[in-house]
Amino acid sequence: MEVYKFGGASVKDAGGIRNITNIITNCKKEGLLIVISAMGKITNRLEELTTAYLFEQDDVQQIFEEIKLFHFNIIQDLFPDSSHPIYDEIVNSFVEIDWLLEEEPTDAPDYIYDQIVSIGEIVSTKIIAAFLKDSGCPAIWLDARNFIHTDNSYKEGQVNWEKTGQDIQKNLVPMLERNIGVTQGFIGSTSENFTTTLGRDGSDYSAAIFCACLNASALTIWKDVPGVLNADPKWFDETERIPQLSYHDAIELAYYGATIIHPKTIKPIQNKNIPLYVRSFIQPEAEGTNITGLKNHLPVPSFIFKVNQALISIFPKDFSFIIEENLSDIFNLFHKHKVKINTMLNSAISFSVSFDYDAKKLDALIADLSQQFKVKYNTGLELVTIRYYNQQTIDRVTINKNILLEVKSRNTCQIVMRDKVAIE
Ligand SMILES: Nc1ncnc2c1ncn2[C@@H]1O[C@H](COP(=O)(O)OP(=O)(O)O)[C@@H](O)[C@H]1O
Ligand SMILES: N[C@@H](CC(=O)OP(=O)(O)O)C(=O)O
Repeated sequence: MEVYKFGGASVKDAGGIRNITNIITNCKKEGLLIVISAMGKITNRLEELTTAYLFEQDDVQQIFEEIKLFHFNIIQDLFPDSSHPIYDEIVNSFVEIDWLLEEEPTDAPDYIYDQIVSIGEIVSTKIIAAFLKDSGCPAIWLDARNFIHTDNSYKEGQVNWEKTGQDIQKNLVPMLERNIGVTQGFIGSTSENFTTTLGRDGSDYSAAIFCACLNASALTIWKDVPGVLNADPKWFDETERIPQLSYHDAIELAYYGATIIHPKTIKPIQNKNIPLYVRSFIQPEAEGTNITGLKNHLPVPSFIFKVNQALISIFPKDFSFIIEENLSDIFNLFHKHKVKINTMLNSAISFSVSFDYDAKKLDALIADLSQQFKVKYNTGLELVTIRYYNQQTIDRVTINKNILLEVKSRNTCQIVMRDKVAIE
């Protein structure tokens, strides 16, 4: 049993779907489960639609029509016969959104979000399963919500591993014996059968859940890059592919923000010692990266950039020390406002934290912190994390930058900085 995961970038248009069909039909494995995300950037568009509906904006129908048109253009390209049953199937999937939009937005926003946004994965998998079948592949469409069970935390469903494992073993394993299963990433369902999502970019995590519960022999994540590189090629000109990576380094890179793999992906597969292969859907025959229980550490320094960072520094109002009690109050407020800390550093009378900038969260957090502490903040910053750093690598990334915060552990260095010109 093996699991493949294809993300939005691999199925952004009809050409992409033809390409992944070639990859799948060339491997022709029975006992293969394929986990697929929404096409291209459709999740972002469905988020826009949700916001427009919740705030009763005028452009609700226009956004919805554009989303439908995007999918129907792809269907027309893949299935020239307009009487193909896929046309009705997709119309029916979108009707679920139609019904919702007809009502006043009185339900909880996170619940509404999940019911709308999940349709991206439903339609992409229906289209791809139908195309695979027409291409002679023994594909069956499977509803991930019958297997991935979560609690009621909409937008951030927490997996019920016991129930998920039981259903996958009992119901999914037999289905994969003679078929190639096509299912959705990113979505699950509550015990009352309402759809949940697992958090943005959560399809890699879905693939890892399926893999662990199937006791699969491998997970392959197909990307638009040749494998895991030592930096995101969008930010760095010279990158190197890392042929072998340990679970430990992979989870550290993902945790610090390397968007190539969702951070929650590694634990389930590491726990079952399942290898994770990251390969290119553009050059499917190329080697990629193998992530395993290897003991060696990364052969080259790796860089992770995050832009749009906020940095806040928190001081007790009476010049007293930052002690455990203050820290616990501070952490509780970060937790309350759902602000995820990227870096932190404390001194005798200050505690500094960087995190992804979100205007609303920042204002609310500062308002709460200011009741007990003096707070200073900066926005528009960059955070670079270097795993296996040395002075040369630090110098390389800090040219023409002002450093606001630098935190070093034995293997990892994090620097919060901004362009020198920005303050002159
Ligand atoms: N260390 C890294 N190695 C390779 N790619 C990286 C790395 N860090 C970030 N990326 C980015 O991850 C992208 C692939 O992830 P993403 O677009 O989320 O794929 P998907 O559509 O499959 O979810 C690449 O295009 C690349 O810009
Ligand atoms: N479609 C979801 C889930 C996901 O993981 O997508 P992708 O594999 O394209 O990153 C999202 O964009 O958040």
